[in-house]
Amino acid sequence: MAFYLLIPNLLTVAMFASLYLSIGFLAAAVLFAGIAPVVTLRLALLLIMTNVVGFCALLRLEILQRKQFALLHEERNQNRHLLKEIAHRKSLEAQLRMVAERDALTGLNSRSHFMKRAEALLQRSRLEKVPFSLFMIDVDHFKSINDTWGHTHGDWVLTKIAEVCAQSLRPTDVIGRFGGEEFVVALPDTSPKDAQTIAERLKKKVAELPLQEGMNELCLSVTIGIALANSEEDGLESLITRADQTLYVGKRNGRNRVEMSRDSC
Ligand SMILES: Nc1nc2c(ncn2[C@@H]2O[C@H](COP(=O)(O)OP(=O)(O)OP(=O)(O)O)[C@@H](O)[C@H]2O)c(=O)[nH]1
Repeated sequence: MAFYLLIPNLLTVAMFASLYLSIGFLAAAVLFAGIAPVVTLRLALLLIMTNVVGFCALLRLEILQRKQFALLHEERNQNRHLLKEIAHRKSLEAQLRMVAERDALTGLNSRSHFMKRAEALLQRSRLEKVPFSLFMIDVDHFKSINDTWGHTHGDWVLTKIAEVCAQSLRPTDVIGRFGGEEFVVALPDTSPKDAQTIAERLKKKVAELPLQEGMNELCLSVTIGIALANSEEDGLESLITRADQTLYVGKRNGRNRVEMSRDSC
């Protein structure tokens, strides 16, 4: 019986060892102790019984261990599967966020994401009582760029202008593609004078952009309308409207210009 307990994982080994010892013990008892046949029979029955009990107990233990191992194996597989599923969902979430927050062509903030970020910046500027400027930037004669060189070149121009904006503005400024060939920039902690300087620099950089082959005749330019948040009631929407109106003043005044909203001066 002790073998079944001492060698719990090797049923056949334990069984043979126990049987060998029981038979040896019985033979030794008969040969050297000269016990009576009835006692021998009783001893044999006792040994058989202990062997059967030990064998059954160990068999059951082994079956339980196998089941436990199978369950553990299944659990590990499920965990692995779950981890894969979590990683997949995370990547899907990131992709969805990317689609919702980024403009597919330029990689800038989408209009809705820009509004969210700019609103937060505007609130913060108000709390900190610092000036807040907003640019509306529109590519001049963009329709004729598309018509002359095709939409692929038009798209390329938009991408390059987005790059210029991202490179020449501060990391704290938020740039978005407002739609079509129109961009919007929120500039926290920027006075009207600084805004004018930054916009002029941006306009100049766009004009200096190296163009694709065959586009040499193109004079690429943008018109920029600037509005400054000047009162507690001035929300982001009305600020955008003012910047947009100012932009169209610039368009009427001949394009390729920076125009400052009159109530921002
Ligand atoms: N290639 C390309 N063109 C676009 C995209 N979105 C809008 N457009 C085009 O941009 C052009 C905008 O034209 P308009 O609104 O007339 O403006 P414009 O020709 O730039 O004229 P002004 O703004 O007055 O200087 C339209 O022809 C649109 O089809 C885009 O993602 N890619």
